[in-house]
Amino acid sequence: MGAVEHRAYARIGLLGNPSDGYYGRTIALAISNFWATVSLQPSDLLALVPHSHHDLCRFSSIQDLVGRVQSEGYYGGVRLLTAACKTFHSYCSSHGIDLHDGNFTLSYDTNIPRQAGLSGSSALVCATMNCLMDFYNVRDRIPVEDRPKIVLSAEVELGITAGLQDRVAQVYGGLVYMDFDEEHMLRTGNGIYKRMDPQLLPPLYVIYAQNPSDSGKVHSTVKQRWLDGDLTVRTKMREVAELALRGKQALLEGNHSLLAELMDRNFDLRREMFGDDALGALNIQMVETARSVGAACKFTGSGGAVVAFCPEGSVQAQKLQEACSASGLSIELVQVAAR
Ligand SMILES: Nc1ncnc2c1ncn2[C@@H]1O[C@H](COP(=O)(O)OP(=O)(O)O)[C@@H](O)[C@H]1O
Ligand SMILES: O=C(O)[C@H]1O[C@H](OP(=O)(O)O)[C@H](O)[C@@H](O)[C@@H]1O
Ligand SMILES: [Mg+2]
Repeated sequence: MGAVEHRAYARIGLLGNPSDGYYGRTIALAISNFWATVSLQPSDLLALVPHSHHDLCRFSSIQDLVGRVQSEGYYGGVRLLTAACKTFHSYCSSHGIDLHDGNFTLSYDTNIPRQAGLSGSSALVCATMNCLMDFYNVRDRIPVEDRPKIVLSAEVELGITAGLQDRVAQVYGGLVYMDFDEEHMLRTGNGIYKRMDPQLLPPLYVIYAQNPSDSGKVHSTVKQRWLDGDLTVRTKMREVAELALRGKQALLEGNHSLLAELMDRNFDLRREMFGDDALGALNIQMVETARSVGAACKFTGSGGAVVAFCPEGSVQAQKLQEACSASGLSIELVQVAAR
């Protein structure tokens, strides 16, 4: 096997997130607006190459170092590549899949806005897993439905709070409906994944801030409250999951006004559960900017980017673009990544 390269795309949680982490349901899509690339080259030793920018190893000055750590934190992508190798190896060991003795060098690049709720982290793991499946020639021994679980376990290994929906969208591509039914999850470790026709989607916009600096999600206690059986969180999270089920029907029927209503409800429920402090002022401002022109809007992931839909069409979309540029927010028309 020679050199290989794989790309994994950013994903948007369209409806139902974050209930994927709570035996819920979601609809998510992979988008070709942003992607991560991992390259594998056979080599004598096994090496993981730090990225010259993303791995925070080289700086123009001490001030530069401090500024970068303050805005991006201490970690880059190498730890994700390392964890991806480890969890890939452990999946293969526990499934009797032999790996040959060859070594390789992995390097990566990404243009997915960092820690923006667009699944930049799992894109790196997903692309690494694809390289490893080819290098070891074991793709046909790892069922597609198991792959998101391997990607997730790499992040769990690192203590990154994450659910399955990102990895499912990235492994399957396109638009996917996911049911994380508790009984099925406990039995198989997987959800039930159904591809949907991306043509069912109306034009969507992704809006993000260039320098998100909220650490809100770190302080959220929603998971613990849910585990403790807190009635409010349990009831609201169940409703979030229902939104995906209703949204699937709305998409199949072309009922876009209902889609808009469900997206808005999704954000409102997140806000009620997490509270404004945990969501962060900038994230709330992004949603409010979109809503100021009547667009429906919600988080793509846990914060940093939002997805907006203009039910009234192109004039409203134009107003949305203007409102975003007035607020210094970046906006792009969503392009669905083919599977
Ligand atoms: N663009 C990136 N470049 C390098 N590493 C990244 C990038 N985005 C995320 N990471 C790594 O993934 C970790 C978790 O990121 P996360 O908050 O899940 O972001 P996202 O919402 O993009 O998935 C980060 O601490 C960092 O180690
Ligand atoms: O909170 C969410 O909606 C999502 O948060 C994580 O995604 P991220 O892109 O890292 O913000 C998590 O991995 C997803 O499973 C959640 O749905
Ligand atoms: Mg992530």
